[in-house]
Amino acid sequence: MQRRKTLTQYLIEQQRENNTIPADLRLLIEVVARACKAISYHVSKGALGGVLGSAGSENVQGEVQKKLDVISNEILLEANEWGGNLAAMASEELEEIHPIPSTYPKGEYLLLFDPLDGSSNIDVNVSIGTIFSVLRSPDGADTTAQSFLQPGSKQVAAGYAIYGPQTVLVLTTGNGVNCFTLDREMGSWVLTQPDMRIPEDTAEYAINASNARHWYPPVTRYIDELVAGKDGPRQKNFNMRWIAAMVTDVHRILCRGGIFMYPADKRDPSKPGKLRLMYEANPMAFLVEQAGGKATNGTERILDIQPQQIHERVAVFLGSKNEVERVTGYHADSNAG
Ligand SMILES: O=P(O)(O)OC[C@H]1O[C@](O)(COP(=O)(O)O)[C@@H](O)[C@@H]1O
Ligand SMILES: [Mg+2]
Ligand SMILES: [Mg+2]
Repeated sequence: MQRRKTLTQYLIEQQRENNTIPADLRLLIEVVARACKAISYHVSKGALGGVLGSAGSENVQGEVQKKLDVISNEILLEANEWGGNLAAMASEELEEIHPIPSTYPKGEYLLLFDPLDGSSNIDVNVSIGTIFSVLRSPDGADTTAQSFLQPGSKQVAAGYAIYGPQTVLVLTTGNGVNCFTLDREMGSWVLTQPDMRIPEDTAEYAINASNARHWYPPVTRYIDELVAGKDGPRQKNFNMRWIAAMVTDVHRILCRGGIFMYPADKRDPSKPGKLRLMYEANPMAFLVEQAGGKATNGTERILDIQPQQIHERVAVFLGSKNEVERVTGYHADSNAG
């Protein structure tokens, strides 16, 4: 019988044979993966575990927290507090950063996460996930919020877990993208899709079209052309998918290509789009680029953006290279005109 590689084996191989990750980063990833396993357990219990519905509180973004947002956040904080490899954490669900308490061993990495992405899907049993990003602290273990404000190109690891028909963990440490499926009986993550690649061309796009009246002209131009299909300038039909959980929309793109968009729009210029740069867009952009795709905010590469705040928002266009280049080019055309 052919044995498949587990996450642990894969990481040890990366550390020892390929020398691409240090031991402390390997251990950090293992702790995050263990926390995702625990979240998966709670998600799978649903109504039986009493985990559905609202927590009756709001997060820093003014969004109503679901019970699973809070549970997932606590699991990640607790698991990683004593992992020994971190200086501090930042989360969608926490206004301030969370330094590792002085009573615990500290490391020099920073962990950022969206503990539960796609919260509106929780109560209707549609796939949701956890997104994470790892940076090195420029200030060692003496970390402040400022230490986190590094462009996404500085990430040393990023990934996500999806709690869907299967629970999967998708990971990059800057050496390609690999997908591991949780074997519940064995309790291990098993490598099931090595070296994921995004095709350069696609006929599938994802955008929340209910916002169409608020879009800026380059987005309207691009989407109008896709919708016109064979009868329009693209002379090709496109299909649309929207899961309302970035994590799952991006997973589909890593599996079979496509373009995902959450543009800035005319409603509130202080909010460029809905998605958060540091724990949604950056990790996804790192994964997408590692799989041969592209990720921009319409004008520049997402991974080059210098963050000003941990919770800042950003417009997102990511996925199949040729489509992302086209819609980014439409932004350049409209700026030039
Ligand atoms: O369909 P909508 O409401 O426009 O927004 C969907 C987007 O909002 C998000 O769910 C935001 O994530 P959270 O659930 O972590 O707040 C994205 O994952 C998704 O792409
Ligand atoms: Mg999210
Ligand atoms: Mg969330």
